[in-house]
Amino acid sequence: MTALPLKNVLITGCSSGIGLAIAVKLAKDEQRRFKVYATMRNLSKQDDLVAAAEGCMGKTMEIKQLDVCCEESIKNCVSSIPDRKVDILVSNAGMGLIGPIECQTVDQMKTVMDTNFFGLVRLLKEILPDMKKRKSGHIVIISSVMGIQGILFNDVYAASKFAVEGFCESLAIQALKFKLQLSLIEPGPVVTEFEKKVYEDGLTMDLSAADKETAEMFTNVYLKNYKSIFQSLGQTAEDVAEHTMKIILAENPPFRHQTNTLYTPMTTLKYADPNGDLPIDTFYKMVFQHDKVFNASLNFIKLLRWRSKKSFDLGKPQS
Ligand SMILES: NC(=O)C1=CN([C@@H]2O[C@H](COP(=O)(O)OP(=O)(O)OC[C@H]3O[C@@H](n4cnc5c(N)ncnc54)[C@H](OP(=O)(O)O)[C@@H]3O)[C@@H](O)[C@H]2O)C=CC1
Ligand SMILES: CC1=C(/C=C/C(C)=C/C=C/C(C)=C/C=O)C(C)(C)CCC1
Repeated sequence: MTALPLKNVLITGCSSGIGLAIAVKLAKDEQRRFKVYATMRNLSKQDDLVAAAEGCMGKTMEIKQLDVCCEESIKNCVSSIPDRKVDILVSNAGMGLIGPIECQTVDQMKTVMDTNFFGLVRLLKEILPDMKKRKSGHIVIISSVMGIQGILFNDVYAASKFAVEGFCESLAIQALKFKLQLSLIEPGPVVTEFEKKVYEDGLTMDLSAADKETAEMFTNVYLKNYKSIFQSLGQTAEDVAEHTMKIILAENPPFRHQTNTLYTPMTTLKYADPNGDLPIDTFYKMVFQHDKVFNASLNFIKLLRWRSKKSFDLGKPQS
């Protein structure tokens, strides 16, 4: 029996979190269907990936430098891959930004757009022409539930993910003509470095440019609930990697895929009201009017997840 050719997968932002988990999951595929080019902007951050991918280095995985904000770095990376053949691109690199816009600089906002949106555009300008020539390829983008729906104090981050989604919706029509596939993966909260960085930046943010009511809302409503939301609704990076692998292996991959069933009641509100008021009113009520019910629900979910994890752990053989 002849082995199927390996699919070359290029993944961005593999120094931590979701990118690292996807790289490891694909490189450790028992059927060895993938050759993973795991990229990161700063190669000195590769230790966690190397440790997690034990046994795969130089076989099903290679680590390469790639900064999505630098065209030259993208060109060098793609040119170093045999025949520049990227069968699957996983555009994952990204960053968050929270807080009142009065307290953020336009330069900070531009960095978010440059990374989350133009980073994808730069990658595709380099990789899409080759895929079109070959009439094959799958572009997988780690978007977010915030590519569907804005969330309090995430104005610019949500805008960057909306930009990603609008761009991909347009491109997907052209891609069909070239037999290319595009899939947006839309996770809800995921417990990674992203969550920690964003929370710490929020805690140390200079709020003096905001009025008292806004500053209090950010600190006492948003930041106060932030950890609890991640503990109750949060997924692991490995969960998201598992969903991503299924989408990569699907015969007819969907254009959009949400990874978190606990979060879908929220995103469904968007499609339930063409006027767009329903999700905004619901979020408003959850935060400002029914916060006790909202917190009780989060605690209930936390308890259920803790209990199911506990019974799962008890079922495992002790090591
Ligand atoms: N965590 C969450 O709740 C959610 C995250 N997402 C999305 O998932 C993706 C991955 O985030 P996540 O794993 O959570 O967060 P992490 O912070 O753990 O990972 C982000 C990765 O992106 C890299 N990165 C940032 N800027 C650049 C750049 N200019 N060029 C190349 N790499 C870069 C980081 O590198 P470095 O280490 O050098 O900073 C890091 O490897 C992002 O697109 C994020 O928007 C979507 C939904 C929810
Ligand atoms: C659920 C919920 C909230 C917060 C949601 C959060 C914090 C989601 C984070 C998503 C992330 C981090 C996506 C990354 O791309 C609010 C607005 C407090 C109140 C209303 C209900």
